[in-house]
Amino acid sequence: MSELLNFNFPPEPAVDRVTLFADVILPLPLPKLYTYRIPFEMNDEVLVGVRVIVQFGAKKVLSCIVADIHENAPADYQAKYVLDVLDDKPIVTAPQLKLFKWIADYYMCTLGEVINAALPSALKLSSESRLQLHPSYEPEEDDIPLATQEVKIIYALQQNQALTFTEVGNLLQLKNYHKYIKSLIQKEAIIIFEQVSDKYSPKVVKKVRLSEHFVQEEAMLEELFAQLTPKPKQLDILLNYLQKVPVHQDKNLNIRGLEKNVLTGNPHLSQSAITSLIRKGVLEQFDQIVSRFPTDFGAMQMPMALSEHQAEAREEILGLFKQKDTVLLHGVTGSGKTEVYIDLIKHALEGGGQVLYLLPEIALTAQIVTRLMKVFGDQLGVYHSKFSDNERAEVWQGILSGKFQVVVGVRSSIFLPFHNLSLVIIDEEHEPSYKQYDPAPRYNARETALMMAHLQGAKTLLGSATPSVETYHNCKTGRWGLVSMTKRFGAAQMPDIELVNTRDEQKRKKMHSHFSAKLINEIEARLHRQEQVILFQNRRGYAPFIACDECSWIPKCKHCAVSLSYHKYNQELRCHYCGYHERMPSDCPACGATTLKSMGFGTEKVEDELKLMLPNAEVQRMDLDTTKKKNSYQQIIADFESGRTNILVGTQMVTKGLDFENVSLVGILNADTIINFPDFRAHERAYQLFVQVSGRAGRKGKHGTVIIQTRDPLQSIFRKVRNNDYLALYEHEIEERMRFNFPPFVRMIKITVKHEDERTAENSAIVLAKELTDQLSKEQVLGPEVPYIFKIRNLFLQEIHIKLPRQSGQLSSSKRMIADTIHQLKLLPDFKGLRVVVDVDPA
Ligand SMILES: Nc1ncnc2c1ncn2[C@@H]1O[C@H](COP(=O)(O)OP(=O)(O)OP(=O)(O)O)[C@@H](O)[C@H]1O
Ligand SMILES: [Zn+2]
Repeated sequence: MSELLNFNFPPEPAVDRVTLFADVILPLPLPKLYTYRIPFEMNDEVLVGVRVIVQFGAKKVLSCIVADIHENAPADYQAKYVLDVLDDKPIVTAPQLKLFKWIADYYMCTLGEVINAALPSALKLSSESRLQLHPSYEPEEDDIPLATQEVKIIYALQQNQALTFTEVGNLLQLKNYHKYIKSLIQKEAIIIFEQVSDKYSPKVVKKVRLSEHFVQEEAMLEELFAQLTPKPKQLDILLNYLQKVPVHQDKNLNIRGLEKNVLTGNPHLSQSAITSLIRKGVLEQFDQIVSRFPTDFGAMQMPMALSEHQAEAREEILGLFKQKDTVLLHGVTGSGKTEVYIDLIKHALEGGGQVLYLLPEIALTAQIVTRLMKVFGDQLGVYHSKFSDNERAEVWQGILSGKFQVVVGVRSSIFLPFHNLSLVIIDEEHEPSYKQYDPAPRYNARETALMMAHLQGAKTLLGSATPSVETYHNCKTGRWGLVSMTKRFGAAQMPDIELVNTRDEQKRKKMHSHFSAKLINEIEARLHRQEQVILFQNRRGYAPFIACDECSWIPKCKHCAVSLSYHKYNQELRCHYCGYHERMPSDCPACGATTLKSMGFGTEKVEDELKLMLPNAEVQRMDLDTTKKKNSYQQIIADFESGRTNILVGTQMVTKGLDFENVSLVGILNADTIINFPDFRAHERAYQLFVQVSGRAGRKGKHGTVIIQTRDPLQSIFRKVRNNDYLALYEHEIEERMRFNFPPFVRMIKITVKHEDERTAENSAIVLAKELTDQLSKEQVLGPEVPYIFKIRNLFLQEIHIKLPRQSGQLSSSKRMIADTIHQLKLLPDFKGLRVVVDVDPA
């Protein structure tokens, strides 16, 4: 037959066969793209944006993204073949590739680093060597004795079938585990194999349904009943199925069937009878791929009707969008910006475009998602780091397939495969958490989202009660539109803000530990009225450090130049920079005294003391330590919303955009550490933080009070906060920035030089600064300087700050020059082992 076909249809003439090459992005920090040859038979399958498998180096097999296809063979090496194609359709879209290139250029990193951050790991392929038991290995009759570590590996392999090298390392908790692997191979107990696997697996449920002929013909079903009558257990199952899936009412219901575990999980039904029915072909088993996300949203709701102010703001925004691509909605806390966003999202969806709604913090998504689900149902995708990899891959695929038209997410959502965006919303646009510090790409999601919108012709709405100076400046100069809402929604008023001088209170012995008498009285009054309280302290843990009362010994991190923080609940001293931890000693290791005292205070101590002072109050804490688990944010927020908790204590997590109706008091326990931060943005940040946390009080009806504890109430910032006078802040700041040449008048780049050896770090930084100064100017290169924390993870640090003019041509040539200079520096033999981190627009 096939010969006949060949005879009738001769192969196409070879002239039509073009040799194509693919440039691919490997998920590695490599400076350039690699070119692979596409085998002819894959010419139609390899598309820009699909994943292909290639060999890289002698042993590695990797999956990578095709960035370009062309006919030019590489000049300096022989291209290897693409081994396989993984996707029928691109999983990275064309506008996404453009954006990724922009990120790599602008933030001075490689495309590989961008792809690595962008793709959920479930979409990245791994080729890792794996171990499995040797097929002929018989553990019972072994005569070669195994070391304890080897027994552990064998045991785990019996449980898991296969392990990667990394898994073995974790299992043994050892770095030099390779020798055990080698020994087991020699003993022929295990073998090694290479496996490329697609890690994303859809969620599948086992289902059963009635075989179709029983449904289509009633007579058949009746006969079945007759047949099963002598077998009551099987009959029971049939009846149970028909009760859950009433096919006599609607035959189509049978197609969806019933989850098998509804039957197998029922203790009154016989398991063996289920199996018999399946074996006899009465029931038929099948698998169904289901979504990992909820499909039941409760009753769908219409968006709330906008107030007059909100409707006005919306009209202004839409009007401005006709002339400008970007608009800032500057609305005071509680003015109802969220409802305006929802209205605009609806509008954008009706026009057929996609929408991205960015939020700075997972805690905030918990509240807003509930609200949006009710309006947008299963069109809404949610994306953040507390999701499992498979869930993230599912959102990614859902956007590609068109299932999700709106996505709410944090920073990393800017990597998602949108191709038809019409609106981007950046809520709380001033938030520093939009900036990624580590690892590369060190991007700012606000700037990146603006670029993404630009590339796809979408409009961007930024929102904040306390806009960043940069954003407001763009509005003032007319580049962006500005819309203001100056009143809270409904009858709610702005809260009263009172200052308590803790220095005076201390002298007058009016402080109970970290609480002024005023703050305690106010808390008690709220509890009495069944109202709620939020307390803010900008440090987690119990105390930032401990000290011996006798000899002044202070425990420090072994790897970093910081003191260890005390965490009381697990009696641990912990480094907040590298994670190093040790047990809290009972006496001073230096002098043996038993007088170790905790100094300063964090959220844990606030919680502890509240519980002692107010034993009847329910106190909960929200900080990094209490929100490690996947649903802990939701739980804490739900408990507070429902009134189960009376007082919520937290770090900056409690300050952002949260909306509770019953909170009438907010306390800021120690304002001073926030104001005295050594940074040109310190004043701006402090204002934002105070106004935002204050903004959680009195949002619905009840009058709100804010108490700020400080040792220096006369500082000018408090006047601005009390008067909610953003303009005063902006004008003061913009003048300073202009005078001292800071953003938005220049672009900053921070270069951190790191080395194990303190002198090498210092010397290399001096050389680098000199080289850069020669190419730029003295005014543009600041430093090197030893940062306040001069050693982290055993590396000594030096910092250089660079100020560049904003014109984009100059900016990119300067960046190239900086990258080159660093590259040259690292090649010098004196500076072996040097690491240099470049952070563009540091936060
Ligand atoms: N049109 C409306 N109808 C009914 N309730 C509304 C309406 N608009 C806003 N609200 C309510 O007013 C409160 C404040 O609104 P929202 O949380 O949107 O404020 P916001 O401007 O985002 O404040 P923040 O800057 O502090 O986050 C919410 O509880 C919200 O449900
Ligand atoms: Zn450390």
